[in-house]
Amino acid sequence: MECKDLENDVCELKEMVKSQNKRIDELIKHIKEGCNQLEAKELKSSLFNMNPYLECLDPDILYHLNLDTRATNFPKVFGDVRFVCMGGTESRMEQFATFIMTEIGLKMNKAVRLTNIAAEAHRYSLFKVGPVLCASHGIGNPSISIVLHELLKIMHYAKCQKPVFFRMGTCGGIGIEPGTVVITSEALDGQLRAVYEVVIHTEPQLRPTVLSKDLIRELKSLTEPCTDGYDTIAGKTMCCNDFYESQSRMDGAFCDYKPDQRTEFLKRISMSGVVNMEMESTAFAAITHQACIPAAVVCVTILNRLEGDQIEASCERLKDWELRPQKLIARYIHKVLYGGDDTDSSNCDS
Ligand SMILES: O=P(O)(O)O[C@H]1O[C@H](CO)[C@@H](O)[C@H]1O
Ligand SMILES: O=c1cc[nH]c(=O)[nH]1
Repeated sequence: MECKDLENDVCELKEMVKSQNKRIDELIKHIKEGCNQLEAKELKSSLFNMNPYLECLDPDILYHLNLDTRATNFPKVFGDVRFVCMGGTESRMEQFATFIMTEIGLKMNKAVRLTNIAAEAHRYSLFKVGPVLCASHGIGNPSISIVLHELLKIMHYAKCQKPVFFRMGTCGGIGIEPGTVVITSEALDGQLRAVYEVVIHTEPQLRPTVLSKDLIRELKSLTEPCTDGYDTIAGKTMCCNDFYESQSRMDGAFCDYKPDQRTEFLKRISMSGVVNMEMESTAFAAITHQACIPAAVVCVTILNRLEGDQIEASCERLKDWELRPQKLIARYIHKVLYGGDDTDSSNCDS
C-alpha cells in the first residue's frame, strides 16, 4: 500500500472515530439530563389507544415491577427509552443489558453489576441502559401480557417517543437446523390463526397479531450470512399455550395422541409455513400493535422438532445460541443510534 493511501485511510479513520465520539457524547448528555422537563410537559407519549382511565390514577402502582407514578419521576427516569428488549429469563436480560452497554459505547466499572429495577417485586427483571430498557417476561402469554401492560404504562407516563419493542427468545424449529435464528413474519396461535385471544367478561376477543414488516426487513438486512456462521430466516411462528401437549410433545406428563399423529401435525404446520414454535409471540405482537408500536420477534431454534422432543444441546451450546438473537438486535440498535437511521415507522398501517 502507498504511503499516501495509508495517510488517507488514517485520516478517514480519525474522522470516523471523531464523529462516533460526538454521537456518544450526545447520547450520554441526553441520558444524564433525562427528559427536559419543559419539553416533557408539552409532550405526550407516541403510544395509541391507551386506557383513558389511567388519568384518574394517582398514583398508578405498577405492582409487578415495583414502580409507582408518585415515587418515580417517569419522564426523568424513562423518558429517553427508545428500545424495549424482552426475553424469557432474568439472566438473559441482564446479559443483554451488559452486552448492549458496550455495543452502544457506555461504560460501567467491571466490579459493578447492573441494577434490576424491579427486583423487589420478585416477578420480572428490568434493566435500563441509556435508551435501552431490558425486561424479562417469564413463560407464556399470560406472563408476557402482564409485563407488557406495565411496560406500556411506563412508556406512556414517561412520554416516550416511538419506542421499538423486541422479543429475543428460544424456540423449537420445525425442519430447520438447530441454532438457526428465526425472525417471525406472522405470529399464529395454536389454531393457526393470526390472532391473540383475550377473554373479557366471558366473551373471547380476537386481536390481530401484527408485527412490523419494516423491522423484519431491516433485521434481515443486518444479518451477515458469510461471517455469522448460521442462518437467519423469516417465517411463521406458532405460539402455543403449553410446552408439552400443545406443541405435540411425546415427553410430557400426559400424552393422549400417537407418534403418527404428532408427525402428521408437525408436517401439516410445516406445510403451512410454520418454521418454529414458542409461547409468547401472539400476545407480544397483538399488544404492541394495539399501542401502534413497531415490534419484532427474534428467536433461536434449540432443537429440530421433526427429529425429537427433548432438548439435548449442552449448556455451553445453548448459551452460545442464545446470543444470536441478541447480536442481531444489538446491530439494529447500534445502526439506529449511530448510523443516522430513523425508526420512524409505526405498527398501525400493515
Ligand atoms: O426462551 P424464552 O424467551 O423463554 O422462550 C421460549 O422458551 C420457553 C419454554 O422453554 C417459552 O417461554 C418459549 O417461548
Ligand atoms: O421446543 C421449544 C423450545 C423452546 N421453546 C418452546 O416453546 N418450545
